[in-house]
Amino acid sequence: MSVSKICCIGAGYVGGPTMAMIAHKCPNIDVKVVDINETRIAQWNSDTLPIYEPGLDEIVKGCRGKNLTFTTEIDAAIKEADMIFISVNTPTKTFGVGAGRAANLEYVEKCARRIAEVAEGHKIVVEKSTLPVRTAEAVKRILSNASNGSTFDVLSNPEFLAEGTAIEDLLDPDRVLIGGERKEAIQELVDVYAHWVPTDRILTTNLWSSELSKLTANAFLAQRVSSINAISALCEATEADVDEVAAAIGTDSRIGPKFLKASVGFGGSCFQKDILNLVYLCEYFGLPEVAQYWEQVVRMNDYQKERFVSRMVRTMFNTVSDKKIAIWGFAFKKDTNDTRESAAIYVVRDLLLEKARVCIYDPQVTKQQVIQELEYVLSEGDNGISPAKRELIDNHVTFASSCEEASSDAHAIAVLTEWDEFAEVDFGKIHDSMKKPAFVFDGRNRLKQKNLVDSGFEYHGIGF
Ligand SMILES: NC(=O)C1=CN([C@@H]2O[C@H](COP(=O)(O)OP(=O)(O)OC[C@H]3O[C@@H](n4cnc5c(N)ncnc54)[C@H](O)[C@@H]3O)[C@@H](O)[C@H]2O)C=CC1
Ligand SMILES: O=C(O)[C@H]1O[C@H](OP(=O)(O)OP(=O)(O)OC[C@H]2O[C@@H](n3ccc(=O)[nH]c3=O)[C@H](O)[C@@H]2O)[C@H](O)[C@@H](O)[C@@H]1O
Repeated sequence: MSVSKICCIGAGYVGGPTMAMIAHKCPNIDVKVVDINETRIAQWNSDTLPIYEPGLDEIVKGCRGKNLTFTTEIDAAIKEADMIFISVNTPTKTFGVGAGRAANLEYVEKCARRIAEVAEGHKIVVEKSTLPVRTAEAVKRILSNASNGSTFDVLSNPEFLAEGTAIEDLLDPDRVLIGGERKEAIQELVDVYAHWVPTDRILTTNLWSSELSKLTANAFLAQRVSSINAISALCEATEADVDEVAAAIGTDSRIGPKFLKASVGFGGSCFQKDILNLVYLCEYFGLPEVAQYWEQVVRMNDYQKERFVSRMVRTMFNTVSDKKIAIWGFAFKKDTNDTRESAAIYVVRDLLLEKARVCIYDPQVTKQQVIQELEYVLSEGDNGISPAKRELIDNHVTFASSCEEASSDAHAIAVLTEWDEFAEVDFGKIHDSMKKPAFVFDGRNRLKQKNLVDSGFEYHGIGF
């Protein structure tokens, strides 16, 4: 039997692009992406998709209405599918046992219960969400109580795409990982990917290795960023240059050149949450030394963000109060509109607490999204946001529609996302429009220091 109908529960940053790619590469498979969020489904069915991702529009618009459907009719899609992906969010728990560390598995469990309730016949259930190792055990137990006597295989197929390059990553993945128990079920999923991925890049393992490999991959990637960021602090104290150090060590083929870009700190919805989840798991399994080892990666990242703001304040004569600061970029990396856990949130928060006035420009992030992030980060638990903090958002945050507009009359520019367009502006003109001395704090080391210094700026990058 080969798969002819797929249902994916969760139309987010992973469910949307991955299912669009399967529909694009497998014209004989009917793919339905379902979600409880009506607005999100309406956006997937509109001209403006809910996610900005280079190349995504073409693929979605090419398959939509043919073999790719976005719908809120969850039960019907579960019933007719041979294979059901669970691709819902697994955020860090904010309450109860494991708060601040453990993954909140509420949404995954609800999906498993829904499948158990409405499925008929045999289904292959695929964990696409990032999950703690041994989650499949719980999923299998829930499914074993199915209302209609249905039977199930459970597979783990974690996703490794990065935002901003999702389509490239899906088209040409380093590997596809499939964990499972029954060979025939694993093969069904291998056959789907084999439509476009060379079979030697489709790895199969047991369920638990697959679940744990995803958390481990993210932990290793984040660890590289924290490692180079730790060295960036030492570079600033010693006149070494972190980009030179990264290039020098990256030529060692055992280390490799990728993921060694020092920055204001890593962001995104997953690195921090997945490492904290790993830390929680290690503690749960009685391995406190291992937990502490990984926790340090997140601590170093927090330190990097704090250090960036302290350096700004110190350099600007120990006060930024009432000074206008242009914020270039709010997304957690370029080529995405995603702001989840973006370093910019914390940098802007700390600048606001120093009473600076910030003017934000990001080519893809909406004003409403920035305000939501700031309200959340400035809130005090269940008490919400205090009048003093509300005043900071209302009176100290403005928005611009270009780098030039954000920087006009500003004391400093803080570059927080590496958008390509930031390197292409007329720095001479921008310098002329700013207060002097005009500072640039480049949290991404993407602007050319020499050009900026030639234009009259006082330039401060990361790690030199
Ligand atoms: N964002 C990324 O680049 C990557 C994320 N992941 C993992 O993939 C998973 C999904 O992440 P994102 O797509 O970013 O999340 P997301 O928050 O963008 O999307 C999740 C969607 O699931 C929906 N949902 C939640 N409960 C539901 C239910 N019971 N029934 C139907 N729909 C439901 C939500 O409404 C939401 O639209 C997470 O576990 C994440 O760790 C893995 C690789 C990359
Ligand atoms: O599980 C996930 O969600 C995904 O997490 C990351 O992807 P993503 O967070 O989208 O983007 P990355 O390119 O990994 O960047 C993460 C953060 O690290 C920062 N970073 C990255 C690389 C680097 O050298 N320096 C650096 O500061 C980026 O600016 C960004 O803020 C992983 O790269 C994906 O493989 C994984 O699937």
